[in-house]
Amino acid sequence: MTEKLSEETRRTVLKPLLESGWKLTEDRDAMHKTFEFENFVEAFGWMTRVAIWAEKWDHHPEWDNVYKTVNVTLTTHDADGLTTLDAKLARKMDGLYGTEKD
Ligand SMILES: C[C@H](O)[C@H](O)[C@H]1CNC2=NC(N)=NC(=O)C2=N1
Repeated sequence: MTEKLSEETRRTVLKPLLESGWKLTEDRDAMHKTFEFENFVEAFGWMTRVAIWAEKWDHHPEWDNVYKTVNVTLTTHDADGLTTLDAKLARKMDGLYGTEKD
């Protein structure tokens, strides 16, 4: 099982993510971000691409979609908090979001 991030690691691993718009959730050890798209098809297309990686890594987001907005929360249920898997999935989400804006 993946270990919860230590205080030291979370400073280095989470820093770039917090700078790219991820925020720590207040009531639990998780992080969240809202992604805005041009329209529903762009939003759902991105979710589909993310879903393929999530399944491959057996690490799944908590998310909801309303029209062109996707709200995402990442945490590792098995570890009851943030792990490197959450950082990895967050980076993948940011990457796929970036390339679709081109
Ligand atoms: C049994 C299965 O491996 C686990 O439930 C996996 C699946 N996906 C998961 N996703 C997330 N975000 N956290 C988990 O702890 C987790 N565990």
